[in-house]
Amino acid sequence: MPDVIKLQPLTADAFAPFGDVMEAEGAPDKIINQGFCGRFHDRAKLDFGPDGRAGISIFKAEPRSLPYCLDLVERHPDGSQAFIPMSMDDWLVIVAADDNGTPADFHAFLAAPGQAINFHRGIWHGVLTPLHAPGLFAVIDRIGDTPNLEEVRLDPPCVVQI
Ligand SMILES: NC(=O)N[C@@H](O)C(=O)O
Ligand code: NI
Repeated sequence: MPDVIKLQPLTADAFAPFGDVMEAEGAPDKIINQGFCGRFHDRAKLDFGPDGRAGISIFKAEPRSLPYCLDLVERHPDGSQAFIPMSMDDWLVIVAADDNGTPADFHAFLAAPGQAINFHRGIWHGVLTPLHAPGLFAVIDRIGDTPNLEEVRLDPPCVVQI
């Protein structure tokens, strides 16, 4: 019987052990552009290591559906990775703690429209998982000479559901 991971709402507090949640909620940190813009300033801990550099990529990912079969998790040992949706749709964020190099204690979050995340370095996570087309995201992560990718296949897979 596969393990079931129950979806929970994405909040900064719940996600704090794994990374940052970025969203335009509450009062902005700064009002700029002659008062026409609120700046929610410096909301993520970016980390590209001593030998890497920041890169911005655009991901166009196939939408998935619930219940979601999670059969692969990965992590980036050399840097952080931010997912910033380019559409106002909800989407899935899946993370796990590390137990001596093995992902354990999975958490699945339903990101609300407008919520973005930044995985901290080395955090086990599911790959980018939109729930609606077109699945367009800006991704800010480390560009460097190392593979910066560890993958683990889950056998049996887990099931993410409401
Ligand atoms: N591999 C890649 O560029 N993307 C993954 O890291 C991911 O988390 O989706
Ligand atoms: Ni990743």
